[in-house]
Amino acid sequence: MLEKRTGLKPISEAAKSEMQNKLNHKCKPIGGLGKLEGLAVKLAGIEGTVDLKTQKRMCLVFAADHGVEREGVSATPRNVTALQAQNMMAGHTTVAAMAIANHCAVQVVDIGIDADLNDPKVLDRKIRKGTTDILDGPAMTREEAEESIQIGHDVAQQAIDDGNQILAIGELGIANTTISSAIISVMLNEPVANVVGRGSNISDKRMLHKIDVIEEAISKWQPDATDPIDVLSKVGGFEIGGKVGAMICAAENGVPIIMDGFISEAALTIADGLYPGISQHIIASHASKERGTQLVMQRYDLDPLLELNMAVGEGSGAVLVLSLIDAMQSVLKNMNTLEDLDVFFTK
Ligand SMILES: O=C(O)c1ccc[n+]([C@@H]2O[C@H](COP(=O)([O-])O)[C@@H](O)[C@H]2O)c1
Ligand SMILES: Cc1cc2nc[nH]c2cc1C
Repeated sequence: MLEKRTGLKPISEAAKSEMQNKLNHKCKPIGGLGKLEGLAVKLAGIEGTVDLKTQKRMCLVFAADHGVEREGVSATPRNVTALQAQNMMAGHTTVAAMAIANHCAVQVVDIGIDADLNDPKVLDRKIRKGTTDILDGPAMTREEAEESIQIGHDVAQQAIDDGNQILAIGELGIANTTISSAIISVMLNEPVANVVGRGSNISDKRMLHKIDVIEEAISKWQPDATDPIDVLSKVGGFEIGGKVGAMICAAENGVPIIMDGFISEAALTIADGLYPGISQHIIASHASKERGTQLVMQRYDLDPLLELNMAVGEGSGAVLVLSLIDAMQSVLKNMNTLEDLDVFFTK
């Protein structure tokens, strides 16, 4: 299915320079809005216009469980994935609350939760009830890995067809920082200990165990970093495949997609393996507290907008960036130009 894709929409260098030029003429010091200028320029390049379309937005939250949770790698019980999926659609989780503040719709996609939710608000695209424990076998089959990407692609395409102009991606999945660390370690060829963090707040002892579990799984299944689907299937998760598909779909459509924390970083390594350069189409929202974040950002030349020491996931960091985008839309619409006020610089 991946071979049939048409390719990513090219980034418009003309729209990027036009946006930078527009910002340079606003009545403020040149470059005075710092990274916010880079944000507006990037959005223009992705959308191919300086008339940014950002009003209708949706956060897609891919939710799934992980067999490796049974190895005691998380501080949190497995049932929190299902619990929070429903709680989220009722409007009460971190991302749900922050999305309200940022005028953003939220859609939870059950791509592999280990429960029968029967909740009409949760989109049911379940592949199966959680992946295989990576100490017992590969997390999923190659076909399931491809299916997870296809589901993410389909859901994002539907959101775009429904008129959403900007997407944010989040996730729910107890133990998915273990899985994300495994993917990042393999894709970046970094020692496991350099990327593993405390996830949902584990002790030193559990963190050492988490590293051992990941190292054992990698040594057992030998995921091939030159074949991203192989890595996703052997040490991945359904929600990570969903994020990969959503990233690819957004980039094909010229729709900006805002990534969230560590789990999005793992998805990015897979998406970039499939489509080198895809990070140019993706907005990095915040620097997750997880250890490997800096390594991923450096590798893909990304500079997260926010540094808030957050470790919630769900898309919470991604939706916060919408407020920065709204601020830049207001700058573009309401600010005077230097010419309006006859201000001329002499450097
Ligand atoms: O997004 C992040 O950077 C992030 C960092 C730590 C934890 N999380 C969230 O917490 C859960 C995973 O933590 P853990 O310890 O169970 O691997 C999962 O539901 C994530 O959404 C998310
Ligand atoms: C309570 C809780 C909420 C979450 N949301 C996403 N991951 C989570 C992990 C925990 C522990």
